[in-house]
Amino acid sequence: MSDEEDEKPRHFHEMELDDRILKAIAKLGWLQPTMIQEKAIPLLLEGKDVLVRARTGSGKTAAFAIPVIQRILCSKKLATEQAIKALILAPSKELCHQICGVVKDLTYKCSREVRCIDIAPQVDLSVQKPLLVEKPDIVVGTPARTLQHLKAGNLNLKKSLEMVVVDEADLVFSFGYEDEIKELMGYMPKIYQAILASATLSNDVKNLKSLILHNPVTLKLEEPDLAPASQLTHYHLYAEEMDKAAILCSLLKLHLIRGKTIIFVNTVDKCYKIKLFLEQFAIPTCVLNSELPAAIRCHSVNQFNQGIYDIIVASDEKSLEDPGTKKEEPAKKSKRKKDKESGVSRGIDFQCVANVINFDFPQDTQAYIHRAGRTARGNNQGSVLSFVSLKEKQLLEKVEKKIRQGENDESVFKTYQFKLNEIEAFRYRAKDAWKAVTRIAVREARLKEIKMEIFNCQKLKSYFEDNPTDLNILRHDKALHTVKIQQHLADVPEYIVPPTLKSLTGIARKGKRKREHFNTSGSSSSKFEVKKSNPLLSMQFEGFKKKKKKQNT
Ligand SMILES: Nc1ncnc2c1ncn2[C@@H]1O[C@H](COP(=O)(O)OP(=O)(O)OP(=O)(O)O)[C@@H](O)[C@H]1O
Repeated sequence: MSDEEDEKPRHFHEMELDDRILKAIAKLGWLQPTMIQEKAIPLLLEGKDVLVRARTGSGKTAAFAIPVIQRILCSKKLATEQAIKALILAPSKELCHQICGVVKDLTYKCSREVRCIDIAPQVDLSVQKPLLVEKPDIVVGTPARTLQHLKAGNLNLKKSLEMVVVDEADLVFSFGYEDEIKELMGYMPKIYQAILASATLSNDVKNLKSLILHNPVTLKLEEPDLAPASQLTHYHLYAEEMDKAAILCSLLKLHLIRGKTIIFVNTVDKCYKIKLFLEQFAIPTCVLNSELPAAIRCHSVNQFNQGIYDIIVASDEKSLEDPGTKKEEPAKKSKRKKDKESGVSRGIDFQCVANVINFDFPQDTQAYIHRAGRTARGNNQGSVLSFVSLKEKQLLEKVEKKIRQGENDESVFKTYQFKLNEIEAFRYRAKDAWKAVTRIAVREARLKEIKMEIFNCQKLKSYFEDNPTDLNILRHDKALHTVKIQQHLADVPEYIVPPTLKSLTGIARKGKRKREHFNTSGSSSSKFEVKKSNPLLSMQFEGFKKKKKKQNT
């Protein structure tokens, strides 16, 4: 084979995959494997133990799911009785739910032959027991939950299990699962194929590797942690708390930010502070944090992925996310009940996210990478805008050093040009609205939301039972109303729009909707130049068109 041929990306149909898998891949619209899939799938089909290390959003889930499904389909030809063949472990409930979803997508043409269940939801063990008795081909769960079923005798892996996958392996120990994993090993058969998937090769991953893998191949792609600059743009803007709020609200009200957006903050309280702040400007958002019931978190992410919401405010509190934080020594003692098996920024596949906004700058470089990794996934474009206070300057430099790609010394972070003095009226309004969100209002909102979502959760359960195909009845972006809504804040009168943006936002044109002005087609060249010079206006957003379509239908 010539070098040129060697470099050509392989296609899925050249991997000797079952036709039913190929049809499912075609339905997903995946034209060719991602780099990690191209390398990992053939090795895994050969039956090797593999440690898969590739950047976040690079398609690791399908890299292990495709060979698992292929192997099950092959063994079905010979097998005489139904058995559990694969166990997929992941550190959070959301991830388990997501992995199960990917397996279901990939087996839509052979859903009778390959059955997969997710045992992560915290229902009574006896509820899941009948599902396990049927011996699904693939079981997905967190280590703790899987161990509970093994101990209860609901699950027996010794005889039939052929494959074990640990996804987000770098998180497994930091989520406090070290003991469970060690104990789980006692329930495994002597011989099985093992796969570890991880975005980093931390010491925890190395320890897991020696525990679980036998003579493994380490597949470590020499690539940066995040998508390249051609796909993912990083902006930063120096601002202090009050100005951050004013800028955020003007960006959203002036439609300078379009498409699906995740606003990241560092605490659960801040999630609600931002929600209540934006609520006053009639900007609906839904929140995502470790206090909400797991079913609701999964449902919110699903609905966001379907384009039902535009904005999620998510907190990735350090106590849960920091790989350095052990179970015994949480970063901050909190009386509030948090779900250990929750992960907001890690591994969750928020689809078609156009923007990540770091309202609070992440607390370390890993958190930045995981947040930024929620956009520009697969082959999509994305942007990250980080608000940075002066005291966070050093942290920004650290992140910059870590993610600087390649040889050139060019800064990764572009400065987002924003003239604060042009949004003086927004600042004035934002100041009032921010002050209105008192600690009491936040506390009430937090309680109200949790109560509402627990109620939703019960509704959701019976609803799912009756309508398994339709998930869209519950919205999670309703106003909480613990702050008095001032109607005038919802409107954007022409006089508060910066003169340079009037023609672009269309707010000057009475009675006309503004968004049409962002349509790239048919705009004059001068408009195009202005737009191009404004970094946020030059972003590409895919989610917006979809949403508009949905609203029109
Ligand atoms: N071959 C492909 N072509 C196009 N898109 C793909 C392909 N494979 C996966 N994707 C899409 O890429 C996105 C990211 O995939 P996935 O969640 O598996 O990444 P990951 O590497 O596991 O990321 P993380 O480390 O954050 O969990 C998903 O939306 C998935 O649908």
